[in-house]
Amino acid sequence: MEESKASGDFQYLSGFGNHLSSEALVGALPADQNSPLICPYGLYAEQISGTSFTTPRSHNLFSWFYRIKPSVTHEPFKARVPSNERLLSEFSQSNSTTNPTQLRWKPVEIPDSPTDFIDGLFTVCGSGSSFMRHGYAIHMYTANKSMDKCAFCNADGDFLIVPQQGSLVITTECGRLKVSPGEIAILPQGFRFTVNLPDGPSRGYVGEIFGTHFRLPDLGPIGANGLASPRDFLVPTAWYEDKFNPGYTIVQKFGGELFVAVQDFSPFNVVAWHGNYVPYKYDLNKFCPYNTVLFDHSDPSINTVLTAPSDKPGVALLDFVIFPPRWLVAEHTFRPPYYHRNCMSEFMGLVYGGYEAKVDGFLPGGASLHNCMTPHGPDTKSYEATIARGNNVGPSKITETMAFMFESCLIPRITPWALQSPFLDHDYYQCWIGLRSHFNQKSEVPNLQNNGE
Ligand SMILES: O=C(O)Cc1cc(O)ccc1O
Ligand SMILES: [Fe+2]
Repeated sequence: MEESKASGDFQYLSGFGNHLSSEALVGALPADQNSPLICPYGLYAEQISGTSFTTPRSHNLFSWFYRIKPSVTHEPFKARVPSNERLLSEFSQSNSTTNPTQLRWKPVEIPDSPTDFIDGLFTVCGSGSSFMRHGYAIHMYTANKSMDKCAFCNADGDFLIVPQQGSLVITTECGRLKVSPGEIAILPQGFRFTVNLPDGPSRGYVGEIFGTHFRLPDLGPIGANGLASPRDFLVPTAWYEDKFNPGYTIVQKFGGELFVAVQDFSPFNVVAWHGNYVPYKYDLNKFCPYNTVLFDHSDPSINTVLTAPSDKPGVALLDFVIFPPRWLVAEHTFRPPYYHRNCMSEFMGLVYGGYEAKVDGFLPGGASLHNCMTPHGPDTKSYEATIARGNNVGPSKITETMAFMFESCLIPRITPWALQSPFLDHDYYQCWIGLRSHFNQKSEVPNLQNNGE
C-alpha cells in the first residue's frame, strides 16, 4: 500500500501508473481474490476496464470497486432533455468547419443563469471520432453552480481538466479530488463523477482523448528524472456515502450526446477499490523544466507533462505541454518562441499571468488555435521588445505564469459556436501585421534598434 498524502480534507495516494488500493473501512478489500462469493461487509464487486482485457500488461488498465450497490442498478438510459447541443465527439463536414487562419478567443464570460459543469461545457474544436476510438476534442467550461443530485459519466474518452478560475471538488468513485487553478485532473473514460464549486464561479479547459490514455513522456537522454515526476501524481483515497437518494441521475456522455438514467442511491458508494485505472491530479508547479543552457530555443516538446500516443512512434494524438515559470539563459539568442509553421496543430490556453510570445490580447481564460501549417509566433510588440533588449541580456526569469498547449497530429475542425462566438478576436491577425522588414542589403550586421521608419 502506498503512503497516503493529506491535503486539507483530502487524502491522496501517489504515483503515476501504480497499482494502488484503498479502503474506507478496514477489511473492505478482499484480501486474496477479486471476486469472493461473498465480499466483506456484504459489498458488491465490480470491475472497470480502461483497456481491452488483452492489452499488453505494460499498458493494461483496470480497477476493482467494492460497492454498496452495483452501477447497473438504474432505470434505462433516455435522451437528456435539455441536452447540451454544444458538445461534439465526432467531427465531420456536417457539424464543424475547417479553418487555417490564426484564431484567438477572449476569455468566455461566466453566465449569470444557473449553469453547472455539464451545461457549461462546450466543444471548441477536435478531430476524429469517439466511435472509431481515435481522435480528440477540446472543450471549455464556464460554471457558477455545483452539480446537484447527478453524476457525469463520459463513455467517449478521458478528460484532462485544466481549471483556470475557481477550484473544483471532484467526487469520483475512487474518492474526492480538490483541483485548483495551476493543477490538472484526469478523469478516465467511464468514471462517474460530480463537480462542485467551493470557490464560486469557475472556468477552464478540457482536453478529451478517444481510444487511448495519457502517459508520461519518455525522457530520452534527459535520463530517469525531470519534467513531471511520477510521485507527484495524486490519486484519491476511498470515500463513500451510503445514501438513499431517489431521483438521482447519471448523465452519460455517449457519442457526444447526453443520456440520463435514474437511480435511487448515490453512485459514490465504493467502500474500497484497487487497481491502476484511476482518476488523478497533478500540480503543474511541481514540473521540473529542462531547457537550453547555452543558445537557441528548445522545441516545446521539452515541456511535455503528459502525452496520449497515436499508433506512430513519437507522434502524439494529444500532448499536454506547459510553459511554466523558468530561467532564460540562452546567449545571442532570440529567446521567445521562434516563428514557425507546424505539421501538428496547436491549441493554447492561459491559466494565469502572461505568455512570452504575446504582449497583449492573449488573456488568462482565453485561447488560441494555430492549425496545421498555419504560421504563427511572437506578436510585433514582443519581437520589437526582444530586439530592443539586444544581445547583452543576462539570465532572466519568467515568473508567475502558466500557459499550456494541447498539440495534436490530427487536424482539428472547429465548432460553429466557437467560430460565431462573441469572444472570437477578429483582430488577432493584426498582432503580426506590424512586423517590419529589417532587411539591409548593405549591412550583414544590421542595427535593428535604429531601423525605425
Ligand atoms: O506557438 C507557441 O507559442 C507554442 C510554442 C512555444 C515554443 O516555445 C516553441 C514552439 C511553439 O509552438
Ligand atoms: Fe506554435
